[in-house]
Amino acid sequence: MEHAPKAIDVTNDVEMRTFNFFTMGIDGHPLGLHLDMAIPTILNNADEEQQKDWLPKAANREFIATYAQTEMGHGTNLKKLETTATYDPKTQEFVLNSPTITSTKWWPGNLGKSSNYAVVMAQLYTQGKCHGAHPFFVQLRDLNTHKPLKGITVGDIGPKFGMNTVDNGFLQFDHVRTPRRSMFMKHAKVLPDGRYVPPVHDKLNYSAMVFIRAAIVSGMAYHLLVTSTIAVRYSAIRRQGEITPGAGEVKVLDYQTQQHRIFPQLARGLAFRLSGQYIMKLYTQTMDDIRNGDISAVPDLHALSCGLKAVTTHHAALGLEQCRMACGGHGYSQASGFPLHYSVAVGACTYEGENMVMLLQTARHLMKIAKAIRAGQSPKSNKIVDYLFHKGPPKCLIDQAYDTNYRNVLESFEHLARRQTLEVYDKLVQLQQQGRNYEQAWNDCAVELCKATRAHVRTFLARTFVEEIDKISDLSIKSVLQDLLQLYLYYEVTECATGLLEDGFMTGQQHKYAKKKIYEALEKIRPNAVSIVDSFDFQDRELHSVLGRRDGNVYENLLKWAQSSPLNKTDVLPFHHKYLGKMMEEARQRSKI
Ligand SMILES: CCCCC/C=C/C(=O)SCCNC(=O)CCNC(=O)[C@H](O)C(C)(C)COP(=O)(O)OP(=O)(O)OC[C@H]1O[C@@H](n2cnc3c(N)ncnc32)[C@H](O)[C@@H]1OP(=O)(O)O
Ligand SMILES: Cc1cc2nc3c(=O)[nH]c(=O)nc-3n(C[C@H](O)[C@H](O)[C@H](O)COP(=O)(O)OP(=O)(O)OC[C@H]3O[C@@H](n4cnc5c(N)ncnc54)[C@H](O)[C@@H]3O)c2cc1C
Repeated sequence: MEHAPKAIDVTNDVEMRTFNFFTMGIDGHPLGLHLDMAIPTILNNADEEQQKDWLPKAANREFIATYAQTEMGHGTNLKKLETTATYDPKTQEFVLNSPTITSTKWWPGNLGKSSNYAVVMAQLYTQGKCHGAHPFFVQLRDLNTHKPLKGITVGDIGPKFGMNTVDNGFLQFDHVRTPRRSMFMKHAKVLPDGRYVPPVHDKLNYSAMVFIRAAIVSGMAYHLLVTSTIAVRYSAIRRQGEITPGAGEVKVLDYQTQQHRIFPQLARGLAFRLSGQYIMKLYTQTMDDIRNGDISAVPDLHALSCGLKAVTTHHAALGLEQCRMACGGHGYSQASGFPLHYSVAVGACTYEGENMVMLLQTARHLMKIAKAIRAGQSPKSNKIVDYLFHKGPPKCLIDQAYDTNYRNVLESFEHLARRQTLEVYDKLVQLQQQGRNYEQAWNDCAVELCKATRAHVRTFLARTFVEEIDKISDLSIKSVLQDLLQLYLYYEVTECATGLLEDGFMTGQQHKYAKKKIYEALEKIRPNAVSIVDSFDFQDRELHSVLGRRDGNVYENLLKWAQSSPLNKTDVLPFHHKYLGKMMEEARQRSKI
């Protein structure tokens, strides 16, 4: 056919991702880890010669690879991974071994059944010394028979909370030999004689994790926007109760409580989307810098990606649940789509670094800044953290329109982040002065440290939202988005009100003002809500939801959906008379006696 669509270009990453997404759904598929982690690892950790060999084959799907780092006993604490890769200079091979049960690789996506290669993180031993966890590119299965190679035990870890279309797996090595050049050698190297050449930055091996943490931010935006689309559309169909007696039942979207439940999720989804774009650009820029020998942005990228990952996944999980509850009983049905979206989204609170651990990583960075501030140092022209060095207004000004672009609200978030950061830093110092060692003092401050990170991330998300909306030139679009921005900012003020009120920065009156601005924004958003979610242009096959159908024909399709349930194939279940029928029959007989 002359105008037939051209075939998918399997070497085009974006095309492949879109194709996989639409054809295989959102809960994962056999190529997920290959595309999301194995290829990024090859791109960022393989040297030129290795890339030449592996990358075209990977892009062309001549093999499927995964990222095997986590073990049964250790996921967070990478220093304690137990899998070993011991260099043997005689044969110029590494010997991979899993010395204990707890060293069994556990969780890697697509490891169980699909992958025939894996990026394996293992403790590197050479010349009798351990150099820490390093990545190796290891063949696991025969390319023809797909059987596990000698010395390799591999399988699926069983059903999970969700994402059961992904074969998360386990893996053990029994002294498996792999060539020296299967070690990723862009950064660290082992020379043929066994000498170890260290990397310029010892966390460059972790770049695939940084990539996914950055990507998760937009992923969470997607989940929130999808589920708020379902909730908004359904709430515009569902009628229940009256607001004006006798005027007929209203759409539940007209209830202020309903708007207050759903619209903030919509606003957060947009905020995450904009920050997701920012962090991805920062990631790409930093990887380019590393290629050119400049590693200076690595700590900033790490700190921001950890904090954003933790905050956005947590809020997405809470937001999805709000959307589900906002749809009442039908929200609990699989027909709503919520169980699928929820079970996929909440996995991200755990994978790529458990959220508390990620908040604490960002806090590490904040504590260094606090130390510099207390030492009287100047900021370093770093857009993300410089505000911490500056003194803002002594009192909250959110109720005073002294500036456009919400400078007064942003200053409130900045104040809280600055205060929280410096207070917890001072406590850390004080505890150490009282005799606690650093690690003990850190643990004693851990909850407050996490609060500092959240306040800092809130500031970043809000500032990015304000700046991006400001750039929009189409005034009608800008005006609608400004309503969502207003809601977002004042909702966040009320979310962190305890912190703002605690030191007397914000007054009770100003808190009331923030609430008033929220209710005002809800009212402005209500008439546009359905158009806003329609403008995202999600396809029905993405939503997986009878409630969120674009055509709004919810009730007819809910009935059809239920009728198509396997339980409804027959009017009477084939085993009815054997069990329940028999029980009732016997009971009736007994009562006759
Ligand atoms: C689409 C769905 C796909 C889902 C796929 C899921 C895949 C996975 O889940 S893969 C496995 C992911 N695993 C993790 O995320 C593990 C979490 N743990 C870690 O990342 C690290 O162990 C750590 C960050 C918690 C701590 O690292 P550690 O090596 O123990 O080092 P220190 O705490 O002593 O920190 C040393 C130093 O290094 C900095 N740093 C740590 N990570 C990075 C990094 N990725 N990039 C840059 N810098 C990093 C850390 O900040 C410290 O800096 P200083 O404060 O200057 O010492
Ligand atoms: C759906 C899914 C997919 C995954 N895919 C992959 C994959 O493809 N490849 C791969 O290698 N791994 C994968 N993982 C594993 C995942 O990366 C780890 O489970 C995750 O990093 C958390 O580590 P953990 O399981 O060791 O949790 P733990 O560290 O055991 O967490 C348990 C609790 O301890 C707390 N805790 C631990 N350390 C600290 C600390 N230092 N300070 C304060 N609190 C702490 C945590 O906050 C948490 O509350 C996946 C996991 C899931 C759920």
